[in-house]
Amino acid sequence: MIIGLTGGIATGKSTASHILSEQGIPIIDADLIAREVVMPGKEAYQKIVAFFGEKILQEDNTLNRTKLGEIIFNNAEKRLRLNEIVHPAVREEMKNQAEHHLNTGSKIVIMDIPLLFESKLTHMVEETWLIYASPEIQLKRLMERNGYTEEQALSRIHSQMPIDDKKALADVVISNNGTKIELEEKLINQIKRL
Ligand SMILES: CC(C)(COP(=O)(O)OP(=O)(O)OC[C@H]1O[C@@H](n2cnc3c(N)ncnc32)[C@H](O)[C@@H]1O)[C@@H](O)C(=O)NCCC(=O)NCCS
Ligand SMILES: Nc1ncnc2c1ncn2[C@@H]1O[C@H](COP(=O)(O)OP(=O)(O)OP(=O)(O)O)[C@@H](O)[C@H]1O
Repeated sequence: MIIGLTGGIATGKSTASHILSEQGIPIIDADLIAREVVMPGKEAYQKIVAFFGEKILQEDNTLNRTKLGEIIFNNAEKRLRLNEIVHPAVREEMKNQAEHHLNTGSKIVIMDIPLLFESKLTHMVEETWLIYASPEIQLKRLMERNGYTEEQALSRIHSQMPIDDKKALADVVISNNGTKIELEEKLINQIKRL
């Protein structure tokens, strides 16, 4: 069974994935794969440099993620272009990893996909879980975790489907407005249900 774990930026997907991983469940992390497929030498890397220019590179030729983020979280057209470059490679690697886990005895696999609904990837999973935090808590956690100003945080939040809209699309809504312990209890209950 493949579960699609999603949420909004900073609502707690990684925290939830970490808890589930401690329960022995394999996690396939789209953010992590999205970092790997843009390493120098990869096809997506070449396409990004060709489109955005060398100004988005650091001295060691790896991507300057802060710079690229400032561009794409403030420009929907450029964000779509980056998504078109990066997402196909991410999807392929996610599928490969899921196949590997299911072929080697795992009964449940979690795919942590921030843009599960935006990118219409629900066909890749059998059930969708939304890690939900209220817009106020989401903004506060994002500003604290990344040291962003309110403006920087909101530009990222507004690059995604509003978290309250995702609620209507998810099979299971797991509220993460409380403590991490409470989140852990809810996740363990979901695992027991399966
Ligand atoms: C723009 C980039 C370089 C900024 O890197 P940075 O290290 O600052 O952020 P990181 O990758 O850790 O992402 C943090 C969060 O931002 C959100 N986010 C990332 N990319 C996008 C996007 N294209 N649209 C909306 N939200 C996004 C997600 O919630 C993600 O969890 C990077 O996010 C990126 O390459 N994005 C495009 C690939 C992508 O869509 N990744 C997300 C899932 S595959
Ligand atoms: N229940 C909680 N109580 C307090 N802080 C929390 C809770 N859950 C998560 N956090 C904190 O909120 C921040 C965002 O959580 P996390 O990194 O798990 O979000 P995410 O959804 O994976 O974000 P991204 O979309 O950027 O990958 C982190 O600093 C995390 O420690």
